[in-house]
Amino acid sequence: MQHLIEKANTLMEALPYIRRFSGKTIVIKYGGHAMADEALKESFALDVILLKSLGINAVVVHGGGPQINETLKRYGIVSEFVKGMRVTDAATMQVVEMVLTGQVNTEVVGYLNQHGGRAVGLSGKDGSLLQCEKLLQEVKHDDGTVEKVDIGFVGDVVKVNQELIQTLEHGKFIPVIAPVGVGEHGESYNINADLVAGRVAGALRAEKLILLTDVEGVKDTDGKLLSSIPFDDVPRLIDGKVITGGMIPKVTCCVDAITEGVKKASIIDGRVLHAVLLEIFTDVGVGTEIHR
Ligand SMILES: Nc1ncnc2c1ncn2[C@@H]1O[C@H](COP(=O)(O)OP(=O)(O)O)[C@@H](O)[C@H]1O
Ligand SMILES: CC(=O)N[C@@H](CCC(=O)OP(=O)(O)O)C(=O)O
Repeated sequence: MQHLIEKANTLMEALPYIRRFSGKTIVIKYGGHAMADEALKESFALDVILLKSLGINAVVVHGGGPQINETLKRYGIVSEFVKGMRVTDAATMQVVEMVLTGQVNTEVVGYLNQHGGRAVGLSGKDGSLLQCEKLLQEVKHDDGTVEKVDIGFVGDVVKVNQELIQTLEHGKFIPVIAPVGVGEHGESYNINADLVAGRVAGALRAEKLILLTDVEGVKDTDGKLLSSIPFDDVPRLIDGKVITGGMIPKVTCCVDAITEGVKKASIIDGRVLHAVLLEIFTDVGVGTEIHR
């Protein structure tokens, strides 16, 4: 009997969170590293379906960096990153679009639907969902000067067609978005998936933005987890090289999303089963929260 009471207590712990988030939007960025095995993919799909069943509007933005790397390697294309963004020439862009929209997106949609969800896959080109302009990556040199570097077909989102997402939400569908955008002349752009998640969350004024990654959260130089970071500390942590590489777009997009009105942004460990449920429905929370 005791274990049944404990189960009931666990459900009761979720009640205030269900009340708080029901009818609201939560944007979840599902990073390529969090798709490591079948159990993780299944647990992610079930978490999202549970949210949807509770009346929470879950919007999924997926990555696929490791999957792109694997295919580029097969084609013998070498790629490099500038502050967490892939330098994308025309040949790389073809592979990026093929892997993100043709492989990863259909796989994520497949998992969700197979487990009883009503997922719809979209790239940023569908319904002009993610309208882009070329992103020039800012690199700060040791002498303090800032250079804007051209890294090819890499986009920044200038407009999100939120009407399309809201139409799907009203139809009880789960939008699953691949981070490929469209430029003014119909050209494709590779967009960092964290950036897309932040912009989508901002446009929808989401209640929460969750980024799933392959570490416990943001760590300081001693490797200690920083469970909460005030958003105006972020530039100092980047300039001081505490936050580097792929973590830079994550914290930056959290800051941008919060500035646009998103209530809370968290970076959590996507290698943990049911990471999304633990973050949303328990008192402890996991990972790093970026806040005002
Ligand atoms: N301060 C930091 N705390 C945690 N991870 C960091 C930090 N700075 C850089 N990183 C790196 O960022 C990586 C996460 O970014 P990335 O590999 O792009 O993940 P994802 O594929 O989930 O988007 C971590 O695996 C880690 O190597
Ligand atoms: C411009 C840029 O860097 N785009 C990313 C898009 C995929 C992505 O962001 O995937 P993860 O979230 O799994 O890292 C890339 O080419 O890898």
